[in-house]
Amino acid sequence: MSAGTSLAVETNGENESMESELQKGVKHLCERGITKVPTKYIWPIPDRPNSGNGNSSASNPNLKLPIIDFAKLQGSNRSQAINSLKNACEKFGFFQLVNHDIPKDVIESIIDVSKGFFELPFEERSKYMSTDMRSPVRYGTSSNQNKDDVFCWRDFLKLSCQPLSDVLPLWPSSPVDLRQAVLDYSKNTKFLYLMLTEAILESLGLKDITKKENENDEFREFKDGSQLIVVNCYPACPEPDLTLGLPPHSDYGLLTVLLQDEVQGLQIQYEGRWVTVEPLPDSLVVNIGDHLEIFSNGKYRSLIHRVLVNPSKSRISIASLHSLPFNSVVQPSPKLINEDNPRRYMDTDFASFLDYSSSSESKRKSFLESRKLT
Ligand SMILES: O=C(O)CCC(=O)C(=O)O
Ligand SMILES: [Fe+2]
Repeated sequence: MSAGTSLAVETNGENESMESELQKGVKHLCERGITKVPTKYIWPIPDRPNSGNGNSSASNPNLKLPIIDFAKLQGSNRSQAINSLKNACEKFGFFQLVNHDIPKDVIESIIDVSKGFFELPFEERSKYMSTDMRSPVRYGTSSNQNKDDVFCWRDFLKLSCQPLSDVLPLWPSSPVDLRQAVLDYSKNTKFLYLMLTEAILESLGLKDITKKENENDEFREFKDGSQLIVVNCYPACPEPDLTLGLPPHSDYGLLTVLLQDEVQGLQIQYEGRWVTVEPLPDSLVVNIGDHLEIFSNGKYRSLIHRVLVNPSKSRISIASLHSLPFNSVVQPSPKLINEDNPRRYMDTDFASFLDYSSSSESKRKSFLESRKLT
């Protein structure tokens, strides 16, 4: 198998260093017509998609994610639906959500503007490039292009959603309907998130904290938290067996609502095997993030997942990430701790996440693992 291109690429007759070309992202490289995966994207053999090594090897084609019917959660048989939700969160921390009620045109528009954004000339896209993790608008490539030893085969556009009046004028102005489409989609996913969070709290036996009359800080923080829309673009890859769209990770926040197009790529790690999350028409994928695993004192799982890339098809996904407010302390709910179920995680916050992400320990252990007591 071939192992990457030479160290330079032709640019208008001149040689530009490969390193600066790579910083411009995968879409740019593909537009330059590369036919091999550059060395920087080649993952060590044990981490590659079809590696036969250890626990992250064979895929399990027969396993399917649970399906949660959002309409049933709102209907007369809510308690049964809550029970299915509880099983899904305990066993997988991932489920497909059907009958979610987001209008078709809202979904179609967000997919269209996302594709449209990545079709723009690089000069236009690059106006939004930033490597500042706190910037409210961030176009970039890989996971953390300043620091990644090996790059992943994805470009992204990250749009913070609050405060809306401040951030909206900063969102890209082209394609022309991008702002409206993201606004509509973010409002719809925020509503879904709130409904799902109430249901999840109920499924944890914490219905009381969601009632208006007893509203306390615990639930207010769930409602007032941050929302980040992440548009992921995974261009078709000439050598998909050598690289990854996203390496194994868990999501940092409370809950992620993910819209994937019809191209498969997402896999979850379940009982030591990789399981593909099949794109299901008109559905959304929902997963528990690290905050919720910690809040539930480990009852609900923030599962490791990764993304594979495709030899002939480009893939788009849009993640709506919901987290506690930036300055909040994340901790197990006191109501879920007792003698039989002692506290399993230390307190944490966003600043410790950022510190951890840039530490050398983060290469050996996930952030969530680093927060576990014992
Ligand atoms: O593209 C996907 O299917 C998943 C994306 C993802 O895991 C993320 O944005 O955290
Ligand atoms: Fe993720």
